[in-house]
Amino acid sequence: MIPAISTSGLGRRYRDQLGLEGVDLTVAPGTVTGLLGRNGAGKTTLLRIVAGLEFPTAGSVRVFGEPPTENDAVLRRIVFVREDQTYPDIQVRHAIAAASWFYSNWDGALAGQLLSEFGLPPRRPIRKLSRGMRSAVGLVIGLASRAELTLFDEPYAGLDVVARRLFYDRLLADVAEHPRTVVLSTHLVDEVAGLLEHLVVLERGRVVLDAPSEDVRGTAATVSGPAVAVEEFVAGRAVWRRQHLGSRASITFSGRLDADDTARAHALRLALEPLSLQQLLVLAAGRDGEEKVSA
Ligand SMILES: Nc1ncnc2c1ncn2[C@@H]1O[C@H](COP(=O)(O)OP(=O)(O)OP(=O)(O)O)[C@@H](O)[C@H]1O
Repeated sequence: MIPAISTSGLGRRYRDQLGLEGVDLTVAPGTVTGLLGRNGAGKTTLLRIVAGLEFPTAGSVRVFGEPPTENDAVLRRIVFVREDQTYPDIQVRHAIAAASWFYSNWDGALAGQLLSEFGLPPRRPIRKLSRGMRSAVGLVIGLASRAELTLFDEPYAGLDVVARRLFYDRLLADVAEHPRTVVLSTHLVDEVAGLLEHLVVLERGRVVLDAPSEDVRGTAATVSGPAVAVEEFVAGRAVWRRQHLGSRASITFSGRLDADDTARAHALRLALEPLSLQQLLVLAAGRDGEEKVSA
C-alpha cells in the first residue's frame, strides 16, 4: 500500500535556524495522526513541506508516492488548514464556493450544515468575522473538502471549547464514514486524544516518538497516599517524579499497570491514576535527554 506520507532523512535548515532534521516518517493511509511538540519543534515546517509549500533542504518527501511540490495532481488531494489562514477580501460563501471548485470530493451539504453549526453567516465578509469564526471557516473547508490527505495545523485559534468539541465530533463522524488520512498538529493533546490513532512527537526538529496512541496510553501512572506505602508500592519501578508533602507522597513512575497492581494499591489504600497523554508528553519533554516516553 502506498503511504499517504513518507519522508526520508527530511531536513529543513533556515539561515541560522534548524527547522527539521533527519525526519523519517511513514503515515499510513486512512489513519488519524496527532503531530505534537513544543513551540518551534518543527510541526508547521513539516506540514508545509508535505503540503508542497516549502522545499526541504535535505532528504525527500512523498505524498501518495509523489513529490508534492508544484505537483497539481497531488496538491488537489491535499487540504491544508492553518492557524494563520488568510483570505482575500471576500464573503464566507465565496471562500466556500472557491474551495468547492478545487476539491473533487467536496460535499456541499456538509459545508452548509457546518456553516450553520459554527454560526457562520454566509454573506458576511471574512474580514468582519471574529478570530474564532475565521478559524471555523478553515475547519468547514477542511472537513467538507474530504481531501484524501487532510492537514490541520493548530486550526482553532480563538475557537471556544464548544466549537472545538463540535469540530472534533464532526471530524470523528465524517472520517468514520469517509475514511481519509488526517494529520492534526495541536497543543491540546488531551482534548483530541480520543481521535488520534497514531502519535508523532517532534522535539527540536527531530522525531522523538512515532507510535500508535494505544501503545503510549497508560505507560505511566501516579500513585499517592501515605509516603511509606507509596514508596513500598514503587519499589523496583522506574520513578519519574517524586513529590513529598509532610507524611504523604505522590510518585509518578513508568510502566503499565495490571490487575495485581490495582489490587495492591487498593489494599494499601493508595490512589493510582494513569497519566493522561498530555501529562506523559509534558513529563517526557521535561526530562531532557533522560529516558523518553517509549512505546
Ligand atoms: N521562515 C523561517 N525562517 C527562519 N526560521 C524559521 C522559519 N520558519 C520556521 N523557522 C524555525 O524553525 C523552527 C520550527 O518552526 P515551526 O514553525 O515548524 O515550529 P512549530 O512546531 O510549528 O511551532 P508552534 O507550535 O509554535 O507553531 C523554529 O525554530 C522556527 O524559528
